[in-house]
Amino acid sequence: MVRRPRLNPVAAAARNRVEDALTDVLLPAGAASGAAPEEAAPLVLVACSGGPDSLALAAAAVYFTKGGRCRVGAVVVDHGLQEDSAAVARRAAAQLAGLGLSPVEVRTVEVAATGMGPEAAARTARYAALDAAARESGAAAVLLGHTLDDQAEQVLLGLARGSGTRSLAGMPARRGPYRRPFLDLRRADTEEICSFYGLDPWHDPSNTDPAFARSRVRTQVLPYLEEQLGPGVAPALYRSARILGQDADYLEQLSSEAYAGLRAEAGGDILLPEEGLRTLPASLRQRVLALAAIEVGGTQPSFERLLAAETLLERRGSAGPVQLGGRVGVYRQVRGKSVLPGGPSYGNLVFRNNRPGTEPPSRSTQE
Ligand SMILES: Nc1ncnc2c1ncn2[C@@H]1O[C@H](COP(=O)(O)OP(=O)(O)OP(=O)(O)O)[C@@H](O)[C@H]1O
Repeated sequence: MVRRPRLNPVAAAARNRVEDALTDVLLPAGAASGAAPEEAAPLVLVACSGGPDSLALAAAAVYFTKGGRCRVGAVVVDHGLQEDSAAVARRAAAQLAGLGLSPVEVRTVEVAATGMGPEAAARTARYAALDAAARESGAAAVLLGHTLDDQAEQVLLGLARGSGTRSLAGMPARRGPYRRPFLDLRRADTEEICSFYGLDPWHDPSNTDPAFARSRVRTQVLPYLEEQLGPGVAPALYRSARILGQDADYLEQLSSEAYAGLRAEAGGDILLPEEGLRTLPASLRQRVLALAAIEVGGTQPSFERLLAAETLLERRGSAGPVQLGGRVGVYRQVRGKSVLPGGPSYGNLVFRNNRPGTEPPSRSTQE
């Protein structure tokens, strides 16, 4: 009797992660065998750099083409930032085709020289290419190879910037067509999976280039923390991200509901009655203020700008504007007065996009 080689336990765990991430996409085992035409199976794309994480992901995902549960293709984005990038992309594509992924496509992108820095510009160009590939192929899901170590790095970088709950929650396991099945696997696991399948991953030199903050976190900060505090630091950061992610989801849901209950529109402005705002806890109030700023066309205001906007609630007369970014200002506008002599006035916070040609709220409403 021929004994089949046993599946490496880490490779088996990787397969399980992919199956969990694709439960809504995969056809039931056996359902598609025989009669169903191959095209009926949903297409899953693996976004693959040729690095160990996404190559291991491709190896785990391709298993689910068995029995026609899905088709698995890949997109390799060539950012053209390194001299040998075209050769790296070709080599990745060849390994993916060798694993049985089909179709395998290399997309070459132009990384725009903007003020956002080379890493961020490359990321923007990469996701634009992945979005287009998913749209054009009708893919049901796009898999990304981020690991627990990537998540821990993301959380540390967020802490170093003084970020709030949403940002410290790190990368989501799922957003739109994107899924990250390996978020609870270690980078060492993906290396092991690659050697199990005989793959030869590319090691991106920019991952260890000390010019990038992320590289310094990866090569110096996290190893130092693990040496000083114990090897559980990265899993602990990943755990914090999950806890904060749940909290962020809940707070965002509550603040959307509170916002819907408070908001009114007048001539392109958004009005929020201050009595309603005052009764909200700060964490909801600041989110509600941010939602109003975004609805009139602004960007997410910083924590400091939101604190400044909240001070308008302590004022008695008309006040403002407090600038919230993206040309959006917020004013306090008096709406009415207490019948008691010397009693408080009631007001609205008015959010206005100060596009050229628009005026601040009329002075006639001021006390
Ligand atoms: N050039 C690329 N083409 C396609 N997908 C990419 C590319 N670069 C990154 N990705 C996707 O984004 C994920 C995260 O990439 P990043 O470079 O941040 O991390 P990494 O840990 O070095 O991953 P990898 O080992 O797969 O290179 C990758 O696992 C892959 O799914």
